[in-house]
Amino acid sequence: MTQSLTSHQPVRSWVRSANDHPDFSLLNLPLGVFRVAGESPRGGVAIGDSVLDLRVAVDAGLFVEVEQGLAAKAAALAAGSQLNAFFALGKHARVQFRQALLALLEEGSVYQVRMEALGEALLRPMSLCEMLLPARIGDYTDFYVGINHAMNVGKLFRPDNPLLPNYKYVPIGYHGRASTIAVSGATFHRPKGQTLPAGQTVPVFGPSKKLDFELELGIWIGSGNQVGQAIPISEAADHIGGFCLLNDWSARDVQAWEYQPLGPFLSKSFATTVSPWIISPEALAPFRKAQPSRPEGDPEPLDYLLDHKDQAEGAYDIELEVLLLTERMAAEGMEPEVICRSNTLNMYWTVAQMVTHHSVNGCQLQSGDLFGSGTLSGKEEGEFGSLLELTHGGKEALQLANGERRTFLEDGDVIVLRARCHAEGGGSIGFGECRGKVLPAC
Ligand SMILES: O=C(O)/C=C/C(=O)CC(=O)CC(=O)O
Ligand SMILES: [Ca+2]
Ligand SMILES: [Mg+2]
Repeated sequence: MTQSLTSHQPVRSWVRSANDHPDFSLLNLPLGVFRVAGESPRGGVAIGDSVLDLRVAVDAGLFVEVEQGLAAKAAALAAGSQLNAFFALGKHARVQFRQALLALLEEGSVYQVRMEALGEALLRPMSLCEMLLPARIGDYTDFYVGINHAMNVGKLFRPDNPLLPNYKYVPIGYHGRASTIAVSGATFHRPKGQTLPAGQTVPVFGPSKKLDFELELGIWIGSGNQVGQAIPISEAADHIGGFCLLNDWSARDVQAWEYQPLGPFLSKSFATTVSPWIISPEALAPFRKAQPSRPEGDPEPLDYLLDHKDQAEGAYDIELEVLLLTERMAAEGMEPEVICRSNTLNMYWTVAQMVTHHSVNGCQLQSGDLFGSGTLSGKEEGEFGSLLELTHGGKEALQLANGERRTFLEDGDVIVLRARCHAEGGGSIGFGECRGKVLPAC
């Protein structure tokens, strides 16, 4: 039986926990890869307190029944243990897959009785699901489009010349390390490296003393491009596969010594943490905004980076938070403490501009590649997306509610990133957590 699919957005689901869920209502439907003990990894969709098991849904023939175009093919690929092939299908198939999910899960769906009969085999309790990295990440590039961060860090590293003259022409980035990207919940050991003690000319080797986090938006590449074929700015948004949160852990003392002239190297390659759910561009569409205008006197982007549609709706209004949980707080049963609130509107370049710039020289982007936005700090105290900024270079310690103080991260510290968008007519969507813990150097 084929149900006619419309582009309307139902709000209520027969999955009760989804209704009014702040993160995973029908408005969201993010895709991830999970494992339940004793079973193979597979794709799933977050819905309320459950994960819709796509392998079970596909095997039950549900997507064939609601079939519209590519939805069943997309569902079969999304059920796999890595989502690269799903990403490669591109935007059109993803939109049809989303429409099919809505038809299956909306209140009054003709599929409700059959789906309910599958019980917890189909709707897995989220608390039993271990989330995994959703794709094989071929390449990871970290941008620097948070202009407030660029300015703040620039002042600390280069007081005379905080924002270099290329910043307002080039979406600056560096090639990160894909091999050490881990999913939320990961731990990592404090990195060791070379640092230059104050007033010295010869470096020492040892554990970093200035370990930091960075609050970033992660961007998954959907369909890629052929080597040599740049992605025009007017098509760039169609190459975005989805979004997550990303923590680009950084050893500031290693960074300060190593970064000239080629940029960050070992100061950032030891660990990067991402949130597990891929938030689709369709779910984020209601939260698109005009790109904030450039301050008076700033140059226009060069033509290849300028598109009127992108300027009109290429920015996103996503509220961001960073929380810290120290070992002592955890032992005392305390909740993590918010140490930063910011927003993705602090990006100087749009995601489409990042995609186009990355490919303009013919560089190939592949499905499942990952971008970091760069650290998304606001302008005010309390809105800074790294400890380097929150503590003014380590000079003014953060005072925590339980009396502890932090300049940089200590062993046992946990950093949690969160993000949420609030819809105008009520309702919200959330990204889920990006959580990581610092272990002692080994
Ligand atoms: O040299 C600088 O000004 C700083 C560079 C970085 O910290 C690189 C980075 O990760 C950029 C970012 O997250 O915004
Ligand atoms: Ca970064
Ligand atoms: Mg990193």
